[in-house]
Amino acid sequence: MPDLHAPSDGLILALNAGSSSLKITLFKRNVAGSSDAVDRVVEPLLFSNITNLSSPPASFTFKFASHGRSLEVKKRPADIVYNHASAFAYFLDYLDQEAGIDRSSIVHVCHRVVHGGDYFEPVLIDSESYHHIETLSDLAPLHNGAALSVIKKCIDALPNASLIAYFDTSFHRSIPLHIASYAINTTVAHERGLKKYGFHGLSYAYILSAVSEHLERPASALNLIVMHLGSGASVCAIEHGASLDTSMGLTPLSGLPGATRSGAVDPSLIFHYTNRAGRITHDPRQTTDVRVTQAEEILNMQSGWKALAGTPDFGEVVERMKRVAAEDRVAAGNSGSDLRGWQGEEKWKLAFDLFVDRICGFVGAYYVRLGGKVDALVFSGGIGEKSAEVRDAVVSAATCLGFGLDITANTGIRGKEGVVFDIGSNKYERQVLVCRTNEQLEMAKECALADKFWK
Ligand SMILES: Nc1ncnc2c1ncn2[C@@H]1O[C@H](COP(=O)(O)OP(=O)(O)O)[C@@H](O)[C@H]1O
Ligand SMILES: CC(=O)OP(=O)(O)O
Ligand SMILES: [Mg+2]
Repeated sequence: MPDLHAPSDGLILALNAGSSSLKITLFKRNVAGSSDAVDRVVEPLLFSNITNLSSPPASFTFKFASHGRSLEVKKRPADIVYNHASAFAYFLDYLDQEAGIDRSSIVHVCHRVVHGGDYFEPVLIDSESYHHIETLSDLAPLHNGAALSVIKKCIDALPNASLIAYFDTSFHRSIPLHIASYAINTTVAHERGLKKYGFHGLSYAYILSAVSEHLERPASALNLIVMHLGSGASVCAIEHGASLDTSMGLTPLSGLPGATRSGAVDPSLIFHYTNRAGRITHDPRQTTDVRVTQAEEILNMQSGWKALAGTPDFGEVVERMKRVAAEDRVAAGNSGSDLRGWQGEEKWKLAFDLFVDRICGFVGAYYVRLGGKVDALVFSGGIGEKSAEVRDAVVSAATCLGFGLDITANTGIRGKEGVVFDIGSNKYERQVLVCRTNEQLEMAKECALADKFWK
């Protein structure tokens, strides 16, 4: 059991309800003044990840952070974990029964809430803010309802803790009006809040500070193109340390495709796809009432890799594509191991090439947006952090912009400890980095530093 008796103001539980996962970290807040480094204001005690929520059976992992503790549990709780609420209930049971941790020592619970609308600051969850998040659920059908279902469980299971919502949208409040606006009737747009909000903001905030520390330059001096490539994927142009543009929009559907999301399509496509586009349906995975149209369900839940390749798991897309390529090479009498010569027009390759194409479109556009002044191209998110193949393909396409890979560094980061890694070739002028993002840590740091939550 971790040292819960070390000097601390209390424990912070950070919960990240992503579209395919629930990521959980329990932190200890170090006593004020015990350290002047912002990074040490909190210290992780344990991690738990429940993944594959969009493609059951789910996987559960649990491990203590301390090096002295070797406990790492992996399970496939097939029947009892099928959405975010049941995933959280499973975690709590595990915490009580197997890990022997007293839940009453948790004083704050930080919830990642993807859509915050016009809420930019973290808020304590009360009936007003709960209702605000609920009204935005239709604009983030894979996320807000899932976060609310976890919040509901917390209200019952951790009655003495205060619950705080942290919004993905906050980071993007700096996007200028002409970039955030759609070319539609401005009165309707204003009345209904129809504009680009942008998402993955907690991740971008974390990456910005991690890269700033790595490059030893203030965040406000940095221009970056950051790719958060996970079950949901987006790109962000950061200018002087602030979001200038991002690929997601009013909802997390726009921009890049994802595990079950189409990404940007011609808006008229949906009326040619189905003549029931406007009919209301319900998101079957939610325990709260999220109302979406059939069009939204098709584009959010039945598209992306799942539609193109039959699996929402991009790791499987890459593996299957490489296997087909290897078989093709053998058939052609070529046993070379150069992965750049992929053959075979299989569905895996289509999904991979399509993703790389869309990413490159944003990299090119944001390079121009930033006037060519780009300090680094940064990969993150489950795919960005783990797929050397995606990084290789994107950076190869961006050679004309002055980016190049160190092939050994690109494949060598797997299993290495650390947060930010240089994978760029020194033959090219610009930096290419991988950053292991950490939305839970971003929330916990913010929480620990906000005096108003500790009075
Ligand atoms: N080695 C890998 N190569 C490519 N993709 C991977 C690899 N490992 C995991 N992934 C993908 O990462 C995605 C999950 O990313 P993550 O950012 O953790 O998701 P979430 O959006 O739920 O937070 C999944 O689609 C998974 O398939
Ligand atoms: C906003 C979003 O798509 O988040 P995630 O990638 O965690 O699903
Ligand atoms: Mg995520």
